[in-house]
Amino acid sequence: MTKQNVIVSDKKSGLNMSITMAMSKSSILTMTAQKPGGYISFSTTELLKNLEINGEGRINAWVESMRASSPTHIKSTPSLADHDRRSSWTVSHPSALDMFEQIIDASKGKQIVMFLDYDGTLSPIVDDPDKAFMSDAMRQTVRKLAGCFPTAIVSGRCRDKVYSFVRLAELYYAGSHGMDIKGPAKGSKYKKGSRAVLFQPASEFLPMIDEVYKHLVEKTKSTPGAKVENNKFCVSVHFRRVEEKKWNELFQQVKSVLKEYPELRLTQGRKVLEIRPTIKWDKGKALEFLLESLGFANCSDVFPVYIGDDRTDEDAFKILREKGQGFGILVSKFPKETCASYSLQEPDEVRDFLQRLVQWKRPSVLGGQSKV
Ligand SMILES: O=P(O)(O)OC[C@H]1O[C@H](O[C@H]2O[C@H](CO)[C@@H](O)[C@H](O)[C@H]2O)[C@H](O)[C@@H](O)[C@@H]1O
Repeated sequence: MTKQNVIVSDKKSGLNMSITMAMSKSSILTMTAQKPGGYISFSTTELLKNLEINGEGRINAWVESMRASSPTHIKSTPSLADHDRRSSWTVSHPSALDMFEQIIDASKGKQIVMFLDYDGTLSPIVDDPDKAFMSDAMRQTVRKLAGCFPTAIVSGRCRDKVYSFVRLAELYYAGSHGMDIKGPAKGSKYKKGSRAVLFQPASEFLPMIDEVYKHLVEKTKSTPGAKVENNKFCVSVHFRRVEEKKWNELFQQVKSVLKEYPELRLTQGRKVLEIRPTIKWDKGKALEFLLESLGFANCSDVFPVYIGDDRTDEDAFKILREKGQGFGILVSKFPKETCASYSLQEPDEVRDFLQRLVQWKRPSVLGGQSKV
């Protein structure tokens, strides 16, 4: 049995949907959609009913998934089963802080390369996406980290926007879910050769994304709280501030716009619907591209560490797992199905972990000892 992210095309509505499916050799067995406590599953019959037969069901599957990822659905008093799941998850995905020594041991003799997601990893999740500021303390830590290891920010946001939050010129940035990659303006001390890195595999979609952004703004303005964000090569429709009873309406609005754009697909993040080109490019591909740009293609002496909190980060975790190189760290307070090896609960813990890496590499930088 394997888990696969697949794009399901719904001919009736013209929508392309990205769904995680558990597959046997011959057939699709279950479809899963993420929720804070893990994944909700749909059987094959339900899946087909939802996707091909019942128009109402198709929408319900999406809205159900939107609902399941809502913190209002987190139980205030966890059951014994929740507790057991949490314990077994922490065994399979231990804290990267607790496992620090083992992690460092595994990296011995290899070049560590750091990949950091932004929202929910370097900055806490907040209601207003324009106010997702990173703390000065986190900025300082990331600056020191970049002095020790090649470091890249990999975000769903537009590259300029994420740069305006991070404001560190020495980093690599991969915006728009990896579809807009740029190296440090002054070149990098880690990179062999002096050619600047700039890669935009979805540039032909720019006019279409602009157009769909305008349509979405117009279409969703009747839904209070909805916010459409232009991320250059992709668009986000936020529903964090939309009343739950309006989610169905919002989804219908988005769907009605997207049916005119079969070249775009719809995925879901943390209280956000994401619209992006159907090209085979994601954060995992961006990670591979960056490793290659840094001169680490097909190298066994590189140790990539990717830290992220979102479903879109799974593409990068999966690449690392498949390559058997480095590892992924999922930032989450709740058990989730993930290809990451370790976990951290929140951005504060991410900072602690990054600080420990700096301290290990350059004991003098943080005034500590070189002990692991
Ligand atoms: O890849 P990331 O850097 O994690 O970006 C993913 C999306 O992050 C932002 O939205 C999320 O954070 C917001 C601020 O905390 C929050 O309000 C929203 O509910 C989250 O989904 C960003 O605004 C999106 O454009 C990114 O795609």
